Amino acid sequence: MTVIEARGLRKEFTITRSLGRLRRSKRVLAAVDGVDLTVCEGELLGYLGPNGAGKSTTIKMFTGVLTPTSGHLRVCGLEPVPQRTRLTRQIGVVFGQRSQLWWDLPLRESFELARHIWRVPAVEHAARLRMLRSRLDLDAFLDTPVRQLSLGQRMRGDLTVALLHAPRVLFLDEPSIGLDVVSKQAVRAFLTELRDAGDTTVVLTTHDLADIERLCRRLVVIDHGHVVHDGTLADLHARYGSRRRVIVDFEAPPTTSLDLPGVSVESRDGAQVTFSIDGTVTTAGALVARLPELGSIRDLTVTEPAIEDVIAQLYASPAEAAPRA
Ligand SMILES: Nc1ncnc2c1ncn2[C@@H]1O[C@H](COP(=O)(O)OP(=O)(O)OP(=O)(O)O)[C@@H](O)[C@H]1O
Repeated sequence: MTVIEARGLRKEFTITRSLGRLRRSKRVLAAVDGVDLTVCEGELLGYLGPNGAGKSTTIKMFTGVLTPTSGHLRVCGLEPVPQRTRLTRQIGVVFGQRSQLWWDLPLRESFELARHIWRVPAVEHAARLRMLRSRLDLDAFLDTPVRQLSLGQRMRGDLTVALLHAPRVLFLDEPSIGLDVVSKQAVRAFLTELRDAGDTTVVLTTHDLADIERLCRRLVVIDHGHVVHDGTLADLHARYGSRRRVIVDFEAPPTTSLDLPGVSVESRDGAQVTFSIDGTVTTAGALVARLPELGSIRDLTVTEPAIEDVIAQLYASPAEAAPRA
């Protein structure tokens, strides 16, 4: 079932610049420029792009904060701005840089207030809070005022508030920003569980490449307001010809070479040889099976293509609309 449907979605801003005391210039900027996107129930979608690409503007339209200039948009079957009151019951929103918790109240009170705002029946609320308390490990700081919480604790509180009314879609904007390694892992583990449970659709906006790699089966990349990639991370690697590497330490420098289609020698350093593999032609297994022809092996490592490299290539390419992979 489709939960988000955008066709030709566009948002323009008029930028006014002062050219002296009396003169002003006006320029129209299309922050989102014809985005087509369909998100199905239970998907966890990574929505990425370089700074200023149009991510926040899209999310603001999805959540009913900004009115699109043109295009078709439905979230949970609703038109976000005119039907915002109904929409807010169906969505949860977490901004990594802006907490929605009540600053002066103990965390527990924020959850109670959220229950009243969403008019969640007490029994249902208690059951959901119990589940979230245990999955997000909240008990140690439930009675601490929000202003005294660490960033990681506050993020766990924010996730709880956003999910207490059992929204169909959760929008997460940079949830791991500023978190230490342990807190990031805790948030990531929770989101993995949420994804695998399959009953909440998640739209994750992030610059954190580890989050993208571990969580997102589908990536939508936006640049200059256009979708430039819509598919899996593997599709992205294939598009940029990313290669796996096999680094082999032989007992002695090999004196012969291998003739295997899709495999090339990237570098040699004494008895160490680094092979690069074109995954569309062959596999690391096929190479490893032939390696004894070159000599006895002391050690062997297979490295995956780095996500940093492929995302950097994508951001560096001129923006052009890519077909859905
Ligand atoms: N209210 C506004 N008025 C004018 N221009 C705006 C407004 N909001 C955003 N923009 C411009 O629209 C473009 C897209 O901005 P947006 O915040 O959506 O990017 P983003 O992808 O979320 O970036 P970041 O990763 O830095 O958060 C930018 O050029 C930005 O300057």
